Amino acid sequence: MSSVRAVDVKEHERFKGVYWIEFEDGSTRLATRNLTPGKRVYGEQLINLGGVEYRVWNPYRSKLGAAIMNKLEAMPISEGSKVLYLGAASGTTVSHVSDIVGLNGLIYGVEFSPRVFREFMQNIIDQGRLNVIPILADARYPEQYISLVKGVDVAYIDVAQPFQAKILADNADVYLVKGGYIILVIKAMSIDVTKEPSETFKREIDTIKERGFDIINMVHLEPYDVAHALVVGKRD
Ligand SMILES: C[S@@+](CC[C@H](N)C(=O)[O-])C[C@H]1O[C@@H](n2cnc3c(N)ncnc32)[C@H](O)[C@@H]1O
Repeated sequence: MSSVRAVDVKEHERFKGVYWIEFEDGSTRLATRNLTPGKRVYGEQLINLGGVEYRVWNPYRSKLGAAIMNKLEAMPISEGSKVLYLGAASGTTVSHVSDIVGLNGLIYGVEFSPRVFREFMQNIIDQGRLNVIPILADARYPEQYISLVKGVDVAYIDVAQPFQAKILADNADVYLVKGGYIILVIKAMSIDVTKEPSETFKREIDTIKERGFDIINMVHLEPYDVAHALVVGKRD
């Protein structure tokens, strides 16, 4: 944890609800405004400036954070967004998305490992994050949560499994509103260790295009995550 004093905060040039904290040594860090002041999620630094508490967003722990650090141009999650998040794990990235969408937004966080889900659920309860609905289910079978999830503006996937693009498109077919966005995290090594990352990225992107999405933006996540990319798509 840094002992250098935070001196200023500025909203991100493109993304509402995402901030740059400036420190007295001239360094800057990404952050979101803490929806549940006083509560940490993954040991991140809490910063108070002007009577507001921010949580530093660690790009080594969150691929969406890494993508923003790597100059992502389009980030369709903002205040009030409804998000279907597949592969919630214990809720690290979900917590920053929860800060961004605020209490007018909602996140359906799907996780299929019962052990990890328990941790996710406990974190959400301990922090009192009222805009997150944890769902224990397998994202490969979107109909498993049809009674819980309503139309969403953004479908996000980070399950680090083969056929992620297909799983995401299958969920989008059921839950994404017309004109909605997808965010696909591609972990090349998890999908096929025998192929070069670029080949895997191309295959996953081709799947997304075949399913009717336009690619809006793609960024690689080095140095925060090796052989990872994050893709934003849209379907009208
Ligand atoms: C790389 S981690 C996600 C990290 C998380 N997105 C973050 O940034 O905080 C992948 C997670 O997806 C979960 N997962 C894998 N396959 C899944 C599936 N078919 N349905 C739901 N969750 C799945 C794993 O149990 C694991 O917790």
